[in-house]
Amino acid sequence: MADNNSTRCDLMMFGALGDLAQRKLFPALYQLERSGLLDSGSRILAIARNKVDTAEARKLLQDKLREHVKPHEFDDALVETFLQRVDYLYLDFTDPDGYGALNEWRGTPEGNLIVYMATPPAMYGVIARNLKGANCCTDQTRVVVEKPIGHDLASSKVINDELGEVYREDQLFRIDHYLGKETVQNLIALRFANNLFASQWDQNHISHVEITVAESVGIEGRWGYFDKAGQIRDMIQNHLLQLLCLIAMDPPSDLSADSIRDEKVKVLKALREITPELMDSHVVRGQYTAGTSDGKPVPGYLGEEGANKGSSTETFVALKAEIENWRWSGVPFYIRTGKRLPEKLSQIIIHFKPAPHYIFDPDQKHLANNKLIIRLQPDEGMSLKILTKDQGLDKGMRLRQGPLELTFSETFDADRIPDAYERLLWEVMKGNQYLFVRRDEVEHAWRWVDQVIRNWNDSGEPPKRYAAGTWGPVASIAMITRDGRSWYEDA
Ligand SMILES: NC(=O)C1=CN([C@@H]2O[C@H](COP(=O)(O)OP(=O)(O)OC[C@H]3O[C@@H](n4cnc5c(N)ncnc54)[C@H](OP(=O)(O)O)[C@@H]3O)[C@@H](O)[C@H]2O)C=CC1
Ligand SMILES: O=C1O[C@H](COP(=O)(O)O)[C@@H](O)[C@H](O)[C@H]1O
Repeated sequence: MADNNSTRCDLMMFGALGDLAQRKLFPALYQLERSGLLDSGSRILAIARNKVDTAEARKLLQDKLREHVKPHEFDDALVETFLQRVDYLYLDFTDPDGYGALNEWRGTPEGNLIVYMATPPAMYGVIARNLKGANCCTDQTRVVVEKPIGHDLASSKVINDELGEVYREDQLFRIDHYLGKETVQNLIALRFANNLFASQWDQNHISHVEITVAESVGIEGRWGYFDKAGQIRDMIQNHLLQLLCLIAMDPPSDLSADSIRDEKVKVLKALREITPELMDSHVVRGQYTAGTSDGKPVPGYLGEEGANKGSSTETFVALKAEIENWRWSGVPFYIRTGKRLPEKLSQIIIHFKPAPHYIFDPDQKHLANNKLIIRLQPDEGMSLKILTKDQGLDKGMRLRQGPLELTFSETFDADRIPDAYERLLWEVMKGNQYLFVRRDEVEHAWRWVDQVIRNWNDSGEPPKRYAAGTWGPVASIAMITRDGRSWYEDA
């Protein structure tokens, strides 16, 4: 009999031998084992269509764990214990007759049932229907689905409807792995546990916000997926808009999933539409050409393995988003994300307005804005740039900008920051939905992103080129410079 408060579970992993499962999900489950968080009765059924038996599947998983877990965290005995929890089932997900085997594996249910669909989104509805047909789920079953939910608003509605025919919303755990990152969750603590910031968090005190999610990697052999998606669907529709929501939302009344999601949805609904007339001033779209990465030459996007030479898919997007409400009126959110940028770096910069009356050296006026730099990855932490008097008898009242620095690994002596998937799997086991995305969030995000894509398609304009290893097209710098600002560079 399932006890909703217990974390004991039977986890059915569909797509268990695919890239995501091997690279992220099994390593995360192993880390939960290492942390002692996996209930001793929890079991895992790895489901895929590779013709292997359980012993062979365990061997494959062991090899992949060795590849993806840091050597000092890989403990042979513990891996062995972990793999004893895993059974393997060969199944073509489209074959309804195969699903009876899932009930046989479960036997008399003892823990909560978690179904993880690490599969192409087209499979979500198929699996849900087949599980229902085989009476394999109850109304307590928790179902985890990966992003992207669809390709646009219309297709996401189809997927959500298909899932909704079988499961209630409170059974669905839609993953956006950025919400599982410790530093992203920390945005909630930063904003709502520190009155210092809470009282300064609006258009009276903030001039603009920057969000950068830069990757140094290219598309990593994922042409088939990426070329149909592009950076706007792959990153902006989900991760970047979630970050924007967490920065911009009003205080939720409590930490419950729906209180937080309600506030995020209000932000998404308040995003100003980017009409065709606004495209030139508000959106830059780029595609990398050959260049360097980590000092080595790398091909351009059109030179990647499997490339269609005529592709106009974007690998970089910079946007100026505006939120039409009282809190944020007149405060642009400049967001940018791209592949093959100079480094892997995710950070949010809150630029505060200068003091209302400036009395110092006019030549130093450009320094007089406090900035809060929130480093999401790597080197997780934050830094508040404040102004002080320069030291020394000869300096008069010259100003100097310096950081109040909080580097999590040093201050809190954290020996390791858990991967996002560890946190997310653990929350599913506990039945907490607050780090998962509700249907209306997904759909409002698509609605906003779809209009930009429509405008691109209507204009027929190709993406602007940028060399791999640079910060994107020059036009993305011009976009922010026109407003008298610049992308933050730590000096
Ligand atoms: N990989 C990543 O880094 C990320 C992935 N995602 C999402 O996660 C999901 C999984 O992605 P990923 O792991 O990369 O994809 P893969 O194609 O590597 O894995 C999907 C798995 O599902 C199996 N599968 C597909 N159709 C069937 C079927 N009819 N019957 C049985 N097995 C089937 C595939 O088997 P076969 O190999 O035989 O086709 C494969 O093992 C996708 O929704 C993706 O968008 C999200 C974020 C990042
Ligand atoms: O979802 C995705 O995210 C990764 C970036 O994630 P991160 O945790 O490494 O920042 C991105 O590379 C991938 O294209 C996208 O599908």
